[in-house]
Amino acid sequence: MVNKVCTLPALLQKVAQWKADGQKLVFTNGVFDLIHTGHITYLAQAAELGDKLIIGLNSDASVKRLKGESRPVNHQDSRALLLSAFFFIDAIVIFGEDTPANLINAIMPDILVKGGDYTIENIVGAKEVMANGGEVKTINFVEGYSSTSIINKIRTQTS
Ligand SMILES: Nc1ncnc2c1ncn2[C@@H]1O[C@H](COP(=O)(O)OP(=O)(O)OP(=O)(O)O)[C@@H](O)[C@H]1O
Ligand SMILES: O=P(O)(O)O[C@@H]1O[C@H]([C@H](O)CO)[C@@H](O)[C@H](O)[C@@H]1O
Repeated sequence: MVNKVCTLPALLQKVAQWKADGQKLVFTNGVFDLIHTGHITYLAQAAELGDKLIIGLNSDASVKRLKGESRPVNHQDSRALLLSAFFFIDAIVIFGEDTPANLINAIMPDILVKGGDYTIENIVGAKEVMANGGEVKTINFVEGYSSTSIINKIRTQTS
């Protein structure tokens, strides 16, 4: 299987080549702890918006700061491997900050995407991408699906 999980320098080399080839780059980011229907539905739609789909994946340390010490359930390498198995994802890069602001500025995608649980106003990097002539989109939220709800359902059913 092609190794889609890149260091930032390696990803930026791919990005430069893709841009030189006129490819439309779509970027999204997240924790993707327990992959579910909502993730796949939105990621597949995000991929349709351009030629290459790049995922910024929160490191384990970043997730712990964002979602608490008990998270993530799946460590970063496992989360990255699962995402790389989807044909419509072209590259994954792990970032350790609280937000992907620096990553987005380095990649500067044509399209920045998040799920419908976000509004354009609260998407990190939206202003910068739009100032660069890019687009920012949200994709319909699939109700009833979240990693947290899966964890809670397991806890309830096994307690
Ligand atoms: N049900 C859903 N439908 C569409 N997009 C979703 C859904 N759940 C999450 N997303 C999107 O997936 C990306 C990753 O989100 P995240 O990993 O936080 O998912 P989550 O299920 O909400 O996790 P958690 O419950 O741990 O917060 C984000 O861009 C988010 O907008
Ligand atoms: O999986 P999540 O919680 O949707 O991902 C977070 O998204 C934040 C978002 O980009 C804010 O607009 C980001 O700041 C955070 O680091 C997580 O990736």
